[in-house]
Amino acid sequence: MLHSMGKDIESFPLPDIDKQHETTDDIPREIIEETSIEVDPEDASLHKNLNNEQRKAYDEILATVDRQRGGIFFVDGPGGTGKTFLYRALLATVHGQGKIAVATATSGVAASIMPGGRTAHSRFKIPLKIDNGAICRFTKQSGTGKVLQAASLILWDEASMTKRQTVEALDKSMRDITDRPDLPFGGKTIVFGGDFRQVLPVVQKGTRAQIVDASLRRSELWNCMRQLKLVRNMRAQNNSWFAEYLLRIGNGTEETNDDGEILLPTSICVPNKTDDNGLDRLINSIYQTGNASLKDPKYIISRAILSTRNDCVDKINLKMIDRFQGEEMVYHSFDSVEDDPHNYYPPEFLNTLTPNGLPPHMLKLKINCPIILLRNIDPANGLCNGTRLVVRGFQKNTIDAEIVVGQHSGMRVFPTSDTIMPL
Ligand SMILES: Nc1ncnc2c1ncn2[C@@H]1O[C@H](COP(=O)(O)OP(=O)(O)OP(=O)(O)O)[C@@H](O)[C@H]1O
Repeated sequence: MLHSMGKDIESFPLPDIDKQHETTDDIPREIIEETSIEVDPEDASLHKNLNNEQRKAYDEILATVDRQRGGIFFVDGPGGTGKTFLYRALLATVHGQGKIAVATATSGVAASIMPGGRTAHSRFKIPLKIDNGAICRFTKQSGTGKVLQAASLILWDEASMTKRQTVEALDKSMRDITDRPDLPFGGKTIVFGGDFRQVLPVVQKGTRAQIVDASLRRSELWNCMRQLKLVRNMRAQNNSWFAEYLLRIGNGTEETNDDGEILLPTSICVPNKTDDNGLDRLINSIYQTGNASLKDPKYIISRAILSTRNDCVDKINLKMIDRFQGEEMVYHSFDSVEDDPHNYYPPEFLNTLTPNGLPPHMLKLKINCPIILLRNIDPANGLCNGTRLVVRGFQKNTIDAEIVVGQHSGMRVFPTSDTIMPL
């Protein structure tokens, strides 16, 4: 159980374990998990539908996997050009050959749509506080070390969103565990992917120069990466105007005002009139109000309202919950501060905070409403930070929920109320 959460009993202050009866030929749990990933029949046939650019990248990467001499690639393509489609085709082929293909992404949401996908931080045991010269927290003998040594392919999606030091840490650790200190990533075939037009690494209160410096493109490893470019937008095939508009924004060529702001065309905006119903109009334009639609998990997770602020997210969630039928269940958090003898931070104040990675103090839920997991509880069984679920029932401190995305879709799980958030 500890292993499934990326931890080890030896890291806890307990008496030494007597290992004399342990067999040495035990196959590490990580290798068993990776080799038991089932290939989805739909994924197995994706390679037949690749477009020309995807096909070129697919063939080149697979040839490197077959030669076993290693290669480092960066799949570079604007949103919608089919990067994930390509990864899924690659993973299905490599898994289908009985080889190990380790799938990771910087965010949990992107990881959860790849079979066996885990966040890169969790899979590579990357330290949370990272600096130049850092290394990953796995050893040659650990399960993680063994699975990475055995991997024929390693994938890291959204690498454009991570700090270069995290990729450099993986590079150093891979050179170490493979005993090939002169070869980048120890001579493994490793595929990074992403789009530098989308979200860049987060540097708290960082200047533009600091953010650029944290990006993978500023790493010495960047020059070792073979660029595979995807340009054809497969998502907006029927709306070439939107695809081109997005690209112009990403490339910084769309017209801006003096403050660098872009004026959105009215055709893609929901008008914000002077009344208070702007948010309702936005919700109405995205979600049909009929109960049948809200009961359908596929419908619910195929659309989303995004906001840059946690307090706005909480406001929108409260309005959305109202639209679901049935009884409401409310879970409350118990907030307190350690080492606060003078009670400078009373619970009433703590309850108003909306920190990242924690649900609101008052968590309102209804049956059928979508939720997202905020912790890596059991990544091997689909319970990752970013896993999307729908509520099926309530218990006192846990929520009966069904996974609705990825290879564990349909599985019933029981996360506690402090580990989830309405979606
Ligand atoms: N060769 C293809 N044939 C048919 N559909 C495709 C193909 N490639 C991609 N698609 C579809 O296009 C859409 C966008 O693809 P995908 O999500 O893989 O893009 P992406 O580059 O990963 O986007 P983002 O950067 O936004 O995550 C998906 O619905 C996918 O199924």
